[in-house]
Amino acid sequence: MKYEVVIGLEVHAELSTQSKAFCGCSTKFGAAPNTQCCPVCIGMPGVLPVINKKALEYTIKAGLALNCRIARYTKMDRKNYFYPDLPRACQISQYDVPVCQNGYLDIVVNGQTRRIGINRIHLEEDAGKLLHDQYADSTLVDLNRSGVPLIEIVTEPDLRSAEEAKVFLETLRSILRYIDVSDCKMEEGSLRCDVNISVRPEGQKEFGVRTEMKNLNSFRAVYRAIEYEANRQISILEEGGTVLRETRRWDDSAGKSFSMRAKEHAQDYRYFPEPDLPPIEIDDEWVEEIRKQIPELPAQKQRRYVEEFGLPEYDAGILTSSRDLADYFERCVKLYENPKTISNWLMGDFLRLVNEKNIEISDVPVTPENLVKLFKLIDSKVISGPIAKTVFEEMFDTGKDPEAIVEEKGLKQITDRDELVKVIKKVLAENPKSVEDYKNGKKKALGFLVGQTMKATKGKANPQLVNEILLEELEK
Ligand SMILES: Nc1ncnc2c1ncn2[C@@H]1O[C@H](COP(=O)(O)OP(=O)(O)OP(=O)(O)O)[C@@H](O)[C@H]1O
Ligand SMILES: [Mg+2]
Ligand SMILES: [Mg+2]
Repeated sequence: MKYEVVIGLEVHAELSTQSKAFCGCSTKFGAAPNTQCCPVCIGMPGVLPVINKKALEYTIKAGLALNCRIARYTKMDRKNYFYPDLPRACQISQYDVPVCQNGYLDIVVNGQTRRIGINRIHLEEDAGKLLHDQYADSTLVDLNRSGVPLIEIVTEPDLRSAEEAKVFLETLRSILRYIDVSDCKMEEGSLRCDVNISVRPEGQKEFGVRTEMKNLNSFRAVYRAIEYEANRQISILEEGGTVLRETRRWDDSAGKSFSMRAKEHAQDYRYFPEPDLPPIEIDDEWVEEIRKQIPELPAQKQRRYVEEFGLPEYDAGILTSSRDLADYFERCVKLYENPKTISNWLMGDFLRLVNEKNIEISDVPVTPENLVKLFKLIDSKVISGPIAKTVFEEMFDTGKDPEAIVEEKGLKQITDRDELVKVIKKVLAENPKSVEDYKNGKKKALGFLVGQTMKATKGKANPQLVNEILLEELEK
């Protein structure tokens, strides 16, 4: 029998506000443990939280970017549970009236557009962090993260494969970064994902029983967890068994999921309206103001790049995957008439070095002005293509002007015929075997001789001219 996999995601994104959701403490990542907390965010009795307007604004912004309906009346609720990283024993969250509802996100998988429903987006606070590794016999708690604003984005069960889930997360991350509400750094925990998954025989209308895996923190883990869990459920059904509704833990190093707790023992969160915070009214004017701040989003931008610059869909997709990269491209395109050349460099050496050196695009020291200068040096044949790559590497390290690098290192292309003839004569004299091979019809020997000439000139010879002169000399 064939089975269909059904997936729904709950994505938690930490908002990039300066201060926490209900107090003025800093949200900066990486500070010494417990140095960014106050009585409010560590849940002392008698304190009064005050909502961070920016956090609410970012939640609305995310909702608008994901085509949601924005509530005009909303409130915060208490979600009660006990865990050592939550000193107040309750989390301020939202229950029945989330800020955003009924949205969608279009994703493109294998060339096909799929519309994934967004059930809701609500605002809540993060918990602290438990550190288990320092001592064998005790666990430490760091409350710097406690009270950092989070949005939870809940999808409809519309995803149908690990691949779709991965593309959904990539597309979502790109949008959240474009609108600047979260840095979405999975390695710092600012984007985390719960995966709900069920399977059903193909053609069946009713959903199967779902399991949930919480807090996956890489796209790779999400992908592998879905593949594993789908297969596990299918095997159970094939053997005539039933899938249990349960929360499972994904162990990425083992590549397996393990049962944590059955849903029958699930927590009763005893939600009730947060008595310390008044209900919130959101007026049209504010929503419209926020809507105006939303920039052109990646999918629109990609379409525009294809139409306006004649770029292939693939190039446009990569260039618009991050707003910084797209901005960089657009600054170059204003200075240089050939968009495809720019795109090739950005997708090639530029992104290669960004990845190798593991830096942000905003920290790349090469200015668009200097990159375009490099193109012009190639166009005017001052330097050859291979030399341009070396020059670019140095620009990437030092931020220097390419003209200065070419000057300093004497990298100008040799286009002087007499000079090249001299070099080539020497190369031919040193490689009599290849010359003979060529004359005996082994045309491949020419390539070797071109290579030797380039080597002798340290890559600076003009390749066309080298070919031309070599042929002349060999015909003599
Ligand atoms: N049959 C199903 N198969 C796969 N996913 C499902 C199925 N039914 C619902 N889901 C998904 O499960 C998720 C439910 O998330 P939601 O936050 O509403 O509740 P929860 O998981 O029960 O509670 P909690 O927030 O405490 O984890 C949604 O992403 C939804 O799309
Ligand atoms: Mg949830
Ligand atoms: Mg859940």
